[in-house]
Amino acid sequence: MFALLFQASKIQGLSEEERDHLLPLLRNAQWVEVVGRDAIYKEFIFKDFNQAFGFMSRVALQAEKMDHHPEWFNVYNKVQITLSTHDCGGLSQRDITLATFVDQASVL
Ligand SMILES: C[C@H](O)[C@H](O)[C@H]1CNC2=NC(N)=NC(=O)C2=N1
Repeated sequence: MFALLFQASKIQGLSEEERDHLLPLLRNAQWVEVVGRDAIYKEFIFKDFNQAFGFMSRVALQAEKMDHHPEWFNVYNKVQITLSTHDCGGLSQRDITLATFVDQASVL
């Protein structure tokens, strides 16, 4: 029973076909692939801390909704974000969805 529930909730990593399609789109949007790890990374620079933290607040609310959380680092106006899915040990569709949201939230 528990094994069944676990199986059902397991997140699938991206297939080769999905990667071939999605990674070029992400690169165009200035996301880079992390070396030595199946993850994507992007740095955002804002006018000041207030703008950076507003952005982080929007992302945080979305992350909670999605139950999918960024790894991030902030100093003043800079926010560095790494996305990966711990539950599958690499990139999944959730990272793509969150990356798209993050890009939109960064230009509000
Ligand atoms: C228990 C909880 O639902 C999981 O640990 C969620 C939470 N947020 C997560 N965030 C990310 N980035 N990857 C995950 O696999 C993940 N799993």
